[in-house]
Amino acid sequence: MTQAPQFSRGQLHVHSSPQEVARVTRALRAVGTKIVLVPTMGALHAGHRELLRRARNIPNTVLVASIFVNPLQFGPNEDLERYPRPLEADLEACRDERVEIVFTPGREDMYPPGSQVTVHPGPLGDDLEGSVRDGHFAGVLTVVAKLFNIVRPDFALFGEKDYQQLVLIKQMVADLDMETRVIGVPTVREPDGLALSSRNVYLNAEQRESAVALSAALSAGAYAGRGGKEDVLKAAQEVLAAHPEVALDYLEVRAPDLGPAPEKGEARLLVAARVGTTRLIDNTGLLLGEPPEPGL
Ligand SMILES: Nc1ncnc2c1ncn2[C@@H]1O[C@H](COP(=O)(O)OP(=O)(O)OP(=O)(O)O)[C@@H](O)[C@H]1O
Ligand SMILES: CC(C)(CO)[C@@H](O)C(=O)[O-]
Ligand code: BAL
Repeated sequence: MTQAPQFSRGQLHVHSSPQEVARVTRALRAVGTKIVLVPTMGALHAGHRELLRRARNIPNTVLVASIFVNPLQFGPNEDLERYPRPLEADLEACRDERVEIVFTPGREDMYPPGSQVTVHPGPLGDDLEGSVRDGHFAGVLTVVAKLFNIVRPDFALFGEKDYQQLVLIKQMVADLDMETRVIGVPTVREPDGLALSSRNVYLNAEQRESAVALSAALSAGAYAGRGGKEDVLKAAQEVLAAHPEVALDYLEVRAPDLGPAPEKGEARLLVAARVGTTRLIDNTGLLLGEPPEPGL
C-alpha cells in the first residue's frame, strides 16, 4: 500500500496538533484507507480497550484514538481539575492495543482564543444527565463534532455505558448530515457487575462495595421486565433502598431512543447516583412485558 507522509503502518504516532492529525488522516484516506476513531478522555481501562479492540477489527482501517479531557463538558463544580491524566500509561495501553495514531491535543489546540460556536443538542440534552449536568451535552457534541471534522473518521466507537451520549451523537450525525458511522459497544463490567469507569479510582474500599448497588439495581429491574415499567422501577428501587449511602440522582425506564417507555418491548433502564463525592452512571437494555434477557 502507498504510505502517507511520515506514517508507518504498525507504529504508534502521537500528535497534539489538530492540523497534523488532519494532514495524516487525509493523506491516508487519499490512498483508500478508512479511518476508525475512538474518542476518550484517557485514564484508559478495559472498557476503552474493548472499544479499541473492536475498532481495530474493522478491516482496512487505521485506528485513531483521541485523549482529551474536554473542559467544555464539565460544569464549574465538577471534577475537571482532579480527573485522572496518566498519559504515559495511556500511550502504553494504546501501543498494546495496536493504535496507530493517538491525538492528544491541549486545551488551546481545541479551543483557541476566540472560539465560540457550539453544537446545541436539542431537548434530550437537558434530560437525564443533562438535567443534572447543565451544558454537558453541548460540550460533548461540540468536541465530538470537532474531532470528526479533524479526523474525518469513517467509523467512530462509543460505549453504551454513556448511553445518552451515544444516542445524542447518533442524533447529531443524522441531523447534521455527518458521514461517520457511529458504533455502540456494550458496557464492560467488573466481575461483580460495576461498570468500568475512569471515575471508579475515586472510590475508597467501602464506597467501592456500595457502588455495586447501581448494577445490582439494574439487574433486578431487568429481571422484573415482564411485569412492566412499574415493576421494573420497584425492583430496582428495592435494591437501592438497601444502600442509603448511595444518593440517587435518577432511575428511569425509557424507550431505546430515550423517549417515553413503551408498554411492551425493548426499553432502557438508566441510573445515576453519587457515592461519596463520586458520581456514577449505568444503564441496561431490557424487555418490558416479556421474559427477561439473559446476560447482565
Ligand atoms: N465500562 C465501559 N464499557 C464500554 N465502554 C466504556 C466503558 N467506560 C467508558 N466507555 C466508553 O469509553 C469512551 C471514553 O469514555 P471516557 O474516557 O469518558 O471514560 P469513562 O470511564 O466513561 O470515564 P468517566 O468516568 O469520565 O465516565 C466513551 O465512549 C465511553 O462510553
Ligand atoms: C466522547 C468524549 C470523549 C467527548 O469528550 C467523552 O464524553 C467520553 O469520554 O465519553
Ligand atoms: N464518559 C462521559 C464523560 C463525562 O462524564 O464527562
